[in-house]
Amino acid sequence: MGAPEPISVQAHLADCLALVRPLPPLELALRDALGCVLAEDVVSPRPLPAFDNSAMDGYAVRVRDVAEAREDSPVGLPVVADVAAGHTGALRLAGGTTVRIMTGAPVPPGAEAVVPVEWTDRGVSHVRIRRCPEPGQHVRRAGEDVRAGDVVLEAGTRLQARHIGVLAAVGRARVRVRPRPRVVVLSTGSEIVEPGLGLEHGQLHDANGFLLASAVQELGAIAYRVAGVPDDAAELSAVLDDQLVRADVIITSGGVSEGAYDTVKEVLQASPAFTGRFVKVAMQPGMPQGAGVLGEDGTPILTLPGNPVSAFVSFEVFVRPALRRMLGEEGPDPLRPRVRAVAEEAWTSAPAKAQYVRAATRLEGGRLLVRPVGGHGSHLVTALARTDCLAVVPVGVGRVEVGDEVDCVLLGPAPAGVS
Ligand SMILES: Nc1nc2c(c(=O)[nH]1)N[C@H]1C(S)=C(S)[C@@H](COP(=O)(O)OP(=O)(O)OC[C@H]3O[C@@H](n4cnc5c(N)ncnc54)[C@H](O)[C@@H]3O)O[C@H]1N2
Ligand code: MOO
Repeated sequence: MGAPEPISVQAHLADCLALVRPLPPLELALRDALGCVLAEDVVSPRPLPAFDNSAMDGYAVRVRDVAEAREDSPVGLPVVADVAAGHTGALRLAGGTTVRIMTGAPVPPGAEAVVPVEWTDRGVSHVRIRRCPEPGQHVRRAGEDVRAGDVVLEAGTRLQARHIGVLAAVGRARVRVRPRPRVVVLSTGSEIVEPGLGLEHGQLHDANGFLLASAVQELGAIAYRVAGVPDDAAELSAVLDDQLVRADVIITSGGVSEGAYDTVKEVLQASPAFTGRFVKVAMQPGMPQGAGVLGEDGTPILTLPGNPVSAFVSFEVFVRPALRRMLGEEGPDPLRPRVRAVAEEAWTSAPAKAQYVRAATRLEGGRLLVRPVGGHGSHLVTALARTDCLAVVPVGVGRVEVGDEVDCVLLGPAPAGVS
């Protein structure tokens, strides 16, 4: 029997997505909800502003009382009260008088406008006013921002600082959101050593664990990184067992190809607690992949290849969409805009595979150009630092020529002028 045919990227992505579902919502205190996806439509219980208030430090007046005020012939009025922001007492403006009022203070009934202090002699018990305001001038009306019962934030919104500000403004202390998935990131391989420690010949530092845990965090999920687990079946089984208690999902890297010590594949395939499959995906890099569920609760586990570039691309293509689903985020990924760019160098691709090329874009004469960075090998990790997109060459294309348009997944915000 020959090796099974590679499956398509779309087929493996569908497998990964089928393993996960949005986490059940819970109520979180506002500050803890930053980065989470809202699971309710948020309605303002009251109008905002809640009361008519002054937009300026000045004097609240009836317009007719200052209608004759001019630069060269000011109108004088007695100042009968001071109203600061936070004033809660009842006060009514009597005709022929004024009250000194501060920005944000309630405008007393009877007042029609606010005269800014700059138009006056700044009097305390008596003020001379040199200009007449329009009716309503410098008064911020109750409800002009939002009315009671209006929806201010819709379910599905990923909460950023500005959304948290709006929630606080409408008086919410807690909010219903999808919790952040807890993601265990586990690096495997007897050669893997913690950064900061010295290396023997044949060893290397755990790039994947740090890369993947950081990618998880950047996405708004919680990462628990487990340092290099050696290629020992009993030890890996024990670690997986231990980690299940704190994982909504497990991501491993390494040990999934054809080697004698590809322990992740070996352990999971032999485990009665695992249901899933190991496949070759028609992509480069990132070909060997596995996905399934593990343990009593059916915890999703996605097993990524060990080469760091393969692990990174696998995260972008498979893990990222799965975590977004768990977070409750649907639709196109706002953090990964897709653009078309013009190849400024030619390169080759295996026509049987989708190729995800580390690449860099630049704008020239209003056109977005793209060129590969680093070499082909998926062990060439440092070029990731010079990469701002993944250029995607679809199955069936064997060569990208200079001037060809290529689909690019941007790894950061789109450059100005590009959409
Ligand atoms: N006979 C075959 N050999 C290989 C195949 C194949 O189909 N047949 N596939 C190749 C491809 S493609 C890939 S990708 C790799 C994937 O291998 P594994 O997932 O089993 O990964 P390892 O063998 O454990 O490691 C591969 C490579 O990556 C380094 N590595 C692993 N973990 C880390 C880490 N946490 N940080 C940094 N670097 C890491 C590891 O030292 C190896 O150099 O298999 C090919 N072989
Ligand atoms: O698929 Mo491997 O990921 O080519 O390096």
